[in-house]
Amino acid sequence: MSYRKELKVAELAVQRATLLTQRVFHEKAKGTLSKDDKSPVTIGDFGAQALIIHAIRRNFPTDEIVGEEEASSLREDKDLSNQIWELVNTTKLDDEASEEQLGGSPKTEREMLQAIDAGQSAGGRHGRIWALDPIDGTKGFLRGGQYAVCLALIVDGHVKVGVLGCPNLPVDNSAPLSADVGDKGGEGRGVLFAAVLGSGAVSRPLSRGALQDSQPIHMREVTDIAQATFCESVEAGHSSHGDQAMIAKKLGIVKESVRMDSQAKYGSIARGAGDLYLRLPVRADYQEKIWDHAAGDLIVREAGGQVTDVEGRRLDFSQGRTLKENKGVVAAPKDVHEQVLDAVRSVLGSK
Ligand SMILES: Nc1ncnc2c1ncn2[C@@H]1O[C@H](COP(=O)(O)O)[C@@H](O)[C@H]1OP(=O)(O)O
Ligand SMILES: [Mg+2]
Repeated sequence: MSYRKELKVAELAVQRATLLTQRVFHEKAKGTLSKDDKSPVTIGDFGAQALIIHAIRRNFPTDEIVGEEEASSLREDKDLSNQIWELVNTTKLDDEASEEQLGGSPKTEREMLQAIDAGQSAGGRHGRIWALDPIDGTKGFLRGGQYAVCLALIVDGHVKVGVLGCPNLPVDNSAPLSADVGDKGGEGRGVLFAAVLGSGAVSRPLSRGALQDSQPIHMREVTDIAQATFCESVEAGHSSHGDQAMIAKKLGIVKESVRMDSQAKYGSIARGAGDLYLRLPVRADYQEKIWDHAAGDLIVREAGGQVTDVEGRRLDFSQGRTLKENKGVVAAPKDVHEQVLDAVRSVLGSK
């Protein structure tokens, strides 16, 4: 199957939802919103989820959806719900044909709440399941850094389509790796990564809808592992910085890791801006969520990488809403993945 329609709908839906989150992000940057207020991220999260789920339901009415959010808290907070509706109702793509392809957007606040609530699938081994993280990297969003809008289609447990909207990464695939967002919303930022299983991975500017703007992306060839660049979480609670440093040392890597939030890390290594991404469990009981990895996993593999957990198992998206059969993540170019995994095993095994 080519998944052409799924890819097109996913790209446009992510593009439109990212636009909504950017509107909130810029409001926040202008200082219109209070610094400690957590509501910007809540508004962006719910709004993006509503727009994406609406598009999926219009185009693929029998598919299931695993979305991070649900609307019960919104039904109790009329004010918040109104603010989100205002945004959802006014965020459109520039060209009408694309809006039409998405099946328009929710017509009423009630329809918006219904869309938000349609992401409650339990996931699993069978059928077509979309995994959606409307704002991945909420901490990054709040600190004015990197975040991503993430959508993937999983069929019978395997990721077939993956799309990442990264509004604060440079468009240029050869730009040096940095979590810096530059002048917020300035020219040259905002990239969309996409992949279909077996068809390779691409990137294109988020601001333009045309498929002809897509460029194939590839991981960088690493001939000397000591020269590789690591990406890691900003949050030490999400991935152990201490273990990461020991693994780097074991591989002879002296360059400091670049820390950034969200699945922007998967996109960055897929286009060769960095090389390696590790997620090293901090708490033994944490189960990674499928929406935090599905799109990134496919994009990296289609760009010439391998993605496993810290024990070398492929990520298993057939286990429900979480990756309960996996621990952590090791993403690297295919040729050096085993070497990196050996270093990970040796450091984690000796603890
Ligand atoms: N203890 C944890 N270990 C790993 N990931 C976590 C942990 N707690 C939260 N997360 C998730 O990490 C993701 C962000 O990762 P990163 O650090 O790479 O930006 C978020 O989706 C967040 O989920 P949540 O949104 O439910 O808090
Ligand atoms: Mg997330």
